[in-house]
Amino acid sequence: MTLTREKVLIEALPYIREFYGSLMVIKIGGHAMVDPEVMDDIIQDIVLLRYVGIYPIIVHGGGPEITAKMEIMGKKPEFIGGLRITDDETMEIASMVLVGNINTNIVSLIGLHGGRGIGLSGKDGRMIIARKKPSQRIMIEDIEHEVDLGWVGETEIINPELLSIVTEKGYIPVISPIAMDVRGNSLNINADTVAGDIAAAIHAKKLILMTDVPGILEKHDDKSTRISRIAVGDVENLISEGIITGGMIPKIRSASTAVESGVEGIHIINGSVSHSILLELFTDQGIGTMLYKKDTS
Ligand SMILES: Nc1ncnc2c1ncn2[C@@H]1O[C@H](COP(=O)(O)OP(=O)(O)O)[C@@H](O)[C@H]1O
Ligand SMILES: CC(=O)N[C@@H](CCC(=O)OP(=O)(O)O)C(=O)O
Repeated sequence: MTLTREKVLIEALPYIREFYGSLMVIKIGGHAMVDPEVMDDIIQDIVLLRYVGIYPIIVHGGGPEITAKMEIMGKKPEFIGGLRITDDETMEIASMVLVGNINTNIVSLIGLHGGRGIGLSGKDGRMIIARKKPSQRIMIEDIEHEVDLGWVGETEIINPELLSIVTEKGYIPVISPIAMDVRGNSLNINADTVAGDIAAAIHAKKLILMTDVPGILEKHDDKSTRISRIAVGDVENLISEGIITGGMIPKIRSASTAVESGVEGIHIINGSVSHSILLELFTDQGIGTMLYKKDTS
């Protein structure tokens, strides 16, 4: 059924009222960014959120773009559990692509749409203090191997002060998932992880993870198998059963962290659908996969 224009606006009103004044973390995945038209729609939606009194905070990825740059430079990208093995050179490439390129492009687009973006990485204002992620155990032909991921980080502390300062002044922060450890080493953190940790630290109202699939699918190649709701308690089973794999693993784990920390609404949605943020937030039709905590009381 197609709604008339006025009905669409009326349907949005209770949501706008509910979300007015709230913080929302929106993670834009590298796959959702590949198409410039899609990216333009996403940023337009985010600027609109700011104009209706919501405080959006963008965390961006750029996995495919880092991979492309590595390949141009003759390096072979390798991933364990969705995390990129990051040697010295890869760390430099990741910073260049994420901080130097993608971040500034997003800030420019926000400006073009009449918003005020401010580019940050986890290093700014010591926003994210990270530590090197421990080696990962993986099985190869039934033999356990320990793999050092290199300069891959995990969050130790989030200092949200800088985010409060800039959001209160009306800016839209745009965060690259690069941080440093206490010794000043740069670390590459998965962008979903950063988004989940920030959402948890600032008690965001919502965490929206935008990717290139309609949500979590039971069968990867069949869009009609979307799981619309997943309880946090079922996440590890879905991973061990091989239903959730690759880049979706850090995404769903970060979503779980956020749910456990009290973030009310966590949605994994398809960024390539035009204006998917507006559909998710302001209409009765939920899209994507929502994560929730089973009420045990
Ligand atoms: N159960 C699943 N349902 C949907 N996608 C999945 C699933 N398991 C793994 N994936 C993969 O996860 C990808 C999204 O993660 P990722 O590549 O890291 O995207 P992004 O760059 O948006 O963060 C999908 O394109 C898909 O290939
Ligand atoms: C450690 C690690 O894997 N870091 C990621 C950071 C970018 C990212 O997460 O990008 P997407 O959201 O597009 O996947 C990487 O190097 O690809």
